[in-house]
Amino acid sequence: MAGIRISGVRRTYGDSGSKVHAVNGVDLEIADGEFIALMGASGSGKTTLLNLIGGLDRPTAGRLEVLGTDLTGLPEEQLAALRLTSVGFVFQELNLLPELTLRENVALPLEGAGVPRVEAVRRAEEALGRVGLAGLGPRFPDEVSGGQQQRAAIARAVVGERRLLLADEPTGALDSATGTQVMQLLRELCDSGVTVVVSTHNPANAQYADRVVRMRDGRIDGITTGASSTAGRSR
Ligand SMILES: Nc1ncnc2c1ncn2[C@@H]1O[C@H](COP(=O)(O)OP(=O)(O)OP(=O)(O)O)[C@@H](O)[C@H]1O
Repeated sequence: MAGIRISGVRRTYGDSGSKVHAVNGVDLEIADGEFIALMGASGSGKTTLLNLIGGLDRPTAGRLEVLGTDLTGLPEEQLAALRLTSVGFVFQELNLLPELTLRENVALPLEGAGVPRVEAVRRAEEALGRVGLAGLGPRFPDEVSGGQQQRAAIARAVVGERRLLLADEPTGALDSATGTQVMQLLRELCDSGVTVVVSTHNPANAQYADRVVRMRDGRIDGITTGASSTAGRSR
């Protein structure tokens, strides 16, 4: 069942003089198709945990299994291939490439994975449609709103067959109404089978999650069932 298994994972920065235990012994299983909200004060380890799950960083200790692959000791090229084909990232900053159109931005990971350009652009258009941006593919990022840019970034994160979406404060740069729309979109993608892990400071965002994982000082401080769990809402 577990799409993600995190066992005794630690990530320590610095040397013996000044060690920071950013993630300090985390155990968590996340099922395929689940929506997890990671909450906690600034510095509690949310970003570090997301980066570890996505293979952008490696644990100092512990074991991490993502989509059936044990990341522990996985060679860098295989980790890069997993990131390219299976994991999508969305960040707070709207980090589309400004010199590319929305559809070129969304097509990038596919082209990186060797999909021919015409096919990559076709699938990018499809992904843009999926996030409510049909017809905006030829526009450049500065020709659309911040919320639309974030939607395009989400399209880029899920384009192709990627089933895991990791989002670090995806609504942090958006006004609250636009942020709500982005959270609703993430919920819809989750309902269509994508596993979603979102870090957020905003308690209102917790309502979209199946489970809310609260972090404190690099550890899990508590897990609660979110308002969107099957127990809490009708699908
Ligand atoms: N590259 C690094 N080198 C040293 N310390 C780091 C590094 N990255 C993170 N840390 C430290 O690890 C701890 C956890 O940071 P992390 O960014 O994961 O927290 P966070 O919960 O995501 O915070 P925020 O909500 O502010 O983004 C913090 O004390 C931070 O200063």
